[in-house]
Amino acid sequence: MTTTPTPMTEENYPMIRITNLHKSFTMGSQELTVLKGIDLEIPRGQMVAIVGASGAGKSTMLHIMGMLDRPTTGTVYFDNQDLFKMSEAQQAEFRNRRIGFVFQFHHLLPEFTALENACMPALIQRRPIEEIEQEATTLLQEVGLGQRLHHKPGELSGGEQQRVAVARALLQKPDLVLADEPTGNLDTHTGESLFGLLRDLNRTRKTTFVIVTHNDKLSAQSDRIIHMQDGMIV
Ligand SMILES: Nc1ncnc2c1ncn2[C@@H]1O[C@H](COP(=O)(O)OP(=O)(O)OP(=O)(O)O)[C@@H](O)[C@H]1O
Repeated sequence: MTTTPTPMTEENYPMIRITNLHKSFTMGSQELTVLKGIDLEIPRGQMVAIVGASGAGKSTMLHIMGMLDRPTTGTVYFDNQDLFKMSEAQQAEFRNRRIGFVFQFHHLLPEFTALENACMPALIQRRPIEEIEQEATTLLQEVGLGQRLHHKPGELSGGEQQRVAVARALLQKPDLVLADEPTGNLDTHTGESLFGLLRDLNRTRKTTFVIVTHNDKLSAQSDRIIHMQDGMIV
């Protein structure tokens, strides 16, 4: 008897589906293979931690998921769309609308306030600025910065700056937030508090989070831990 495979519908396909992903960098005459055949599925709403030794390929994989870099071979599907079959313009549009980024170094613009920084990615949309500012204010309040809206990054603590970066990443209501060592530059207590914030946002907004971290205590609080070693998932 033959069985018919279940067709992929909007309800049952994973949000992210990575198949046989390889990434190599060419350094002079040498080729360095950093990702060596990654297969991974991430369902919508999951909070995933990626852990592994330095150089294992964690950031490279995160960058490819966010289309900040291209795979050498293999495919990445996001809601059944093959990301690397899109044109650059389509990728930019998709990235801006559906993916938020939080990095170890928050990359806030020093001459702009917390509110202005949080609004920044939304400003390219043709929407009234007042509407964007209202949403950013609500988000900054949600991340505990209601009293810091008009402070510039230099007038905020490291943890507060990172919260602004989280608000900025969430403003477009992305389906997926990619975070690369978001607590790496923070002291233990501030790092735990930021991770708690990400966990709350994941639960309340159902946003999917993929977080690269070296912190075992924090990764243990995720729904799932992916261990990478030498370019592979182990
Ligand atoms: N643009 C590049 N050109 C050449 N080699 C690169 C490039 N980017 C990364 N690499 C190499 O790929 C390997 C994996 O790097 P990656 O940043 O993905 O590791 P990681 O697991 O995130 O490490 P860490 O925990 O230290 O951030 C490293 O050996 C790195 O030197």
